[in-house]
Order: sequence, then C-alpha cells, then structure tokens
Amino acid sequence: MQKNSPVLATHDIRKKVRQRRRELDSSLRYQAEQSIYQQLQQHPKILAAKHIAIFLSFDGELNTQPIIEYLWQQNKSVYLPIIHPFNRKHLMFLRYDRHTQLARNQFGILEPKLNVNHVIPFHQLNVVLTPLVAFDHRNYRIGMGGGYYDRLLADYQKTSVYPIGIAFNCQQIAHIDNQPWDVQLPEIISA
Ligand SMILES: Nc1nc2c(c(=O)[nH]1)N(C=O)[C@@H](CNc1ccc(C(=O)N[C@@H](CCC(=O)O)C(=O)O)cc1)CN2
Ligand SMILES: Nc1ncnc2c1ncn2[C@@H]1O[C@H](COP(=O)(O)OP(=O)(O)OP(=O)(O)O)[C@@H](O)[C@H]1O
Repeated sequence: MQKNSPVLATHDIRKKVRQRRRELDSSLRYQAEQSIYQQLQQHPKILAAKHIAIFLSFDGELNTQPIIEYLWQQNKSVYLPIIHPFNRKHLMFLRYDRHTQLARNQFGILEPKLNVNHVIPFHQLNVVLTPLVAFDHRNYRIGMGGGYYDRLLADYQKTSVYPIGIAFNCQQIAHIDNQPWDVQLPEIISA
C-alpha cells in the first residue's frame, strides 16, 4: 500500500482520535456532555421527533444514557442499532425501553436481543443520532471502520430521516479525505 494512501491515513486518524477521545479530561468531558445534552433538548428536530435512534456508549464516546433517560421522559420511542444477524455489514434498529434485555455483541457493545416485534424500518425513524470517531468542517465523518453508518445513511436524503452526529470538539480534524461512499451529515452537534 502506498504511504500516502487515504485508507492508511484514515486508519491512523481513527487510531489517534479514538485515543484522544478515551483520554479526554474528565471535567472537560462532563462540561461538554452537559452542553451537548442542552443542545439536543432544544433541537427542533428532536422536539418534533417521535422515533429516535441513538447508541450505547463505548470506547470513550459521550455518555448517551442521560439523553436516553430524557427521551423516555418525553415519551419518545428510542431505538438502538444491532448488527444484522444474517447481513452482518448492516444495522437493524430495535426499540429500547427500561425492560429491554441487552447482550454484548462481537465488539463488546451492548445491544438489544433480537426480537422481530421490536424492529423499526430505517425510513420510519425521524432522527438518527450518529456516532463518529472524527469529523471535519464539512461534516464528513470517519467512523469505527465497519461502514455501518455509511451504508445506513447512503440514501437518507430520499427519506425524511434526519441524521445528527454527536461528538466532542477534540474529534474535529482539519480535513477528511472523503471516499465516494462517505456520507456528509447535515449537522453535527459538538462541544
Ligand atoms: N456505540 C456505538 N455503537 C455502534 C457503533 C458505534 O460507532 N458506536 N457502530 C458504528 O459503526 C456500529 C459498530 N461498529 C464497530 C465497528 C468496528 C469496531 C471495532 O472495534 N473494530 C475492531 C475489530 C474488532 C473485531 O473485529 O473484533 C478494530 O477495527 O480494531 C467496533 C464497532 C454499531 N454500534
Ligand atoms: N454505502 C456503501 N455501500 C457499500 N459499501 C460501503 C458503503 N459504505 C461503506 N462501505 C464499505 O465499508 C468499508 C468501511 O468504510 P469506512 O472506513 O468509510 O467506515 P466508517 O465510516 O469508518 O464506519 P461507519 O460508517 O460504520 O461509522 C469500506 O471498505 C467501504 O467500501
């Protein structure tokens, strides 16, 4: 592989920013989380939404549990991604409530146990809160490398689904050498 190959560069950025995210100072982390929670609570798309996809934090991601508690309180329906059992490069979204049983997937991330009655088709989601590792000023993102969210969001503009990235400021980088399949997010909330 060439030294300046974008694939290699992406791998290095992912590694570096994941580490930066894990090592974020705990009081800075707390302040940033409070700011992001506030921004989300005032967000018109969240206020109007009924069906909201989110994720359970791992690897230094912002703690999403308070957001989930808030959404439940507001009587929103909350959904979590699971790795599709047959089509393993794809995600499915399952309803998440206080009674949902969770188990760790192959990456060590907690996910709901598959129950077909709890599945929501992608196009019925109103907002997809989207995890990311790194982002740039154009709202291109680098994720964990599975391509899951790029596949999921490839055609979001043909639907009424509104994706919102959430991240810490320390995850912003100058420029992402975007690939043809990379999805540009309409919005990233960060602090
Ligand atoms: N909280 C959260 N949930 C999420 C995501 C996310 O970014 N955050 N995902 C966003 O897409 C999906 C999971 N994607 C992932 C992709 C790669 C690895 C990962 O650790 N890869 C290792 C190899 C691990 C292995 O194969 O055993 C690596 O690259 O070193 C983890 C999650 C779905 N759920
Ligand atoms: N829409 C798509 N259709 C087919 N393959 C795709 C699509 N999006 C991404 N891929 C494939 O997935 C692989 C991983 O992509 P990439 O490194 O951009 O993932 P990522 O953005 O870091 O991860 P994620 O989207 O899960 O957060 C690539 O090899 C790419 O070819």
